[in-house]
Amino acid sequence: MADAAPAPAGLLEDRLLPLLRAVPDHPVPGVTFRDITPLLGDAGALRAAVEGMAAALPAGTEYVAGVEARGFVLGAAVAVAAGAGFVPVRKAGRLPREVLAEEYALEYGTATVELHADALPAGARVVVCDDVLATGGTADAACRLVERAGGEVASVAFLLELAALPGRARLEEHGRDVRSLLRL
Ligand SMILES: O=P(O)(O)OC[C@H]1O[C@H](OP(=O)(O)OP(=O)(O)O)[C@H](O)[C@@H]1O
Ligand SMILES: Nc1ncnc2[nH]cnc12
Repeated sequence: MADAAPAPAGLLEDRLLPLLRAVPDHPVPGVTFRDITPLLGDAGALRAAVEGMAAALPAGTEYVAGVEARGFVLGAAVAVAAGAGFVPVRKAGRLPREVLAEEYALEYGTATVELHADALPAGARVVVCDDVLATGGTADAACRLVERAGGEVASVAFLLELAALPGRARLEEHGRDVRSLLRL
């Protein structure tokens, strides 16, 4: 963890939001893709984002479950900053041992995520982590995986919430505690 206190939310937004680039019609027409790579490439912004997300984790978080692929980058860094372990939630067919699988719908298409069946000890306090909350389908599926593996979903953490889309409502309907560092 950093030795300095986290920056106030308004300052964080001023610093980080300009580093999220809007890409029209990617990957399909009608979708405005929010590209986080400029933020990842800026050392100070990356650190501020990771520390901000880590500071928002519920007390007693034992594991961060990051969703492939961009949830790996942030999730692993947040886990280190918070003193938690990291558990990968991967796209179908990538994990080498026995898996649990959940299918979900995306803003653009469908996909399946998987988790090693023995990834978590019973009752582990887990935060599901991803870069962007859009429709909520991915995070919803990741939460189901964590629970099927015996974990408890303490919260769901995002770098960026797309407020015009129903992701937060969907997750909250399922009883999830949603924590996003930035909103657009
Ligand atoms: O809230 P949702 O509508 O489910 O969308 C959010 C998900 O979409 C993006 O991942 P994507 O599937 O594009 O994969 P990537 O991280 O491998 O690029 C993003 O990183 C989230 O995982
Ligand atoms: N509009 C978007 N921008 C970036 N990542 C996304 N994942 C789902 N929708 C997205």
